[in-house]
Amino acid sequence: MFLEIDRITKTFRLERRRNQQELRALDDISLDVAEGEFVVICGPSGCGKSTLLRLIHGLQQPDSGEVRVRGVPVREPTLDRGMVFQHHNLMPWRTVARNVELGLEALGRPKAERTMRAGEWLAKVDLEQFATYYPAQLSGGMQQRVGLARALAVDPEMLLMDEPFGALDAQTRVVLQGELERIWEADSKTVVFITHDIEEAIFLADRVIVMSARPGRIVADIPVEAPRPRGDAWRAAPAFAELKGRIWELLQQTAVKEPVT
Ligand SMILES: Nc1ncnc2c1ncn2[C@@H]1O[C@H](COP(=O)(O)OP(=O)(O)OP(=O)(O)O)[C@@H](O)[C@H]1O
Repeated sequence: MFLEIDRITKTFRLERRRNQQELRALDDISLDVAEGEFVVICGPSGCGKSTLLRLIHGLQQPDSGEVRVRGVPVREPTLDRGMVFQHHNLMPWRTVARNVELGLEALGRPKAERTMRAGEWLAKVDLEQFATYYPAQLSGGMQQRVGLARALAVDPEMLLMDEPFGALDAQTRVVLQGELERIWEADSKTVVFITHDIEEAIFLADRVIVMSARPGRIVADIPVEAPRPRGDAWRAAPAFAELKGRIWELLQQTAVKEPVT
């Protein structure tokens, strides 16, 4: 199996004056992801989705269990697992092209190759004309596309996306979902994508993983078998609405009812 998440748990210890509080974020999570698969994780706020993604990336380690890529335990972040966040983290003082070159620089690639690869990726995300702009001169959607190009320019084998379109308006979101599907199809990366948006999950995923409220557990693993490219016809299909209802129901059942004070 390409990516194996094998019975991981993660507890955070919070020091509060003299007493120590423990907060279990993830509880016994196991998940296998095949090479080239597009897996979307959905779950209530605070259920540990970002924590899970950080464990896959290697930014944090689980308390027990293991994350493996091609059978090798993940111990630290590498550029082979590209991260795209809700807030793009572009460097404001670098041009768009030089932001895309960042990972290639870290890999020590020569300038000519960096320029060529950045140009190719900016073309793939439709931003070639903005290569010499600075991030602040772009819209939110364009900035996210630069973030995507930057992650993909190093040719990672996996893309880890933490609500990458969460801060965008609905229309831009839909456009970028279509673009991501197109890029993913052409490049066949393995993607683990986090979202709160059920429609986004059903549009993009080969499988939707539904998590329970904290401590996060996997409560459903739902295949989405619609043919690709999906487009508006899939969004309007009865099967889409049916899946949406099913996932909504699962999320309602797993959500914690906050105590009224
Ligand atoms: N470094 C940390 N130290 C302490 N607690 C943490 C830390 N990181 C996350 N947590 C806690 O772990 C739980 C899960 O957080 P996480 O960010 O993974 O959830 P999430 O599902 O991604 O949430 P959201 O959808 O709101 O972004 C939360 O209760 C959070 O407060």
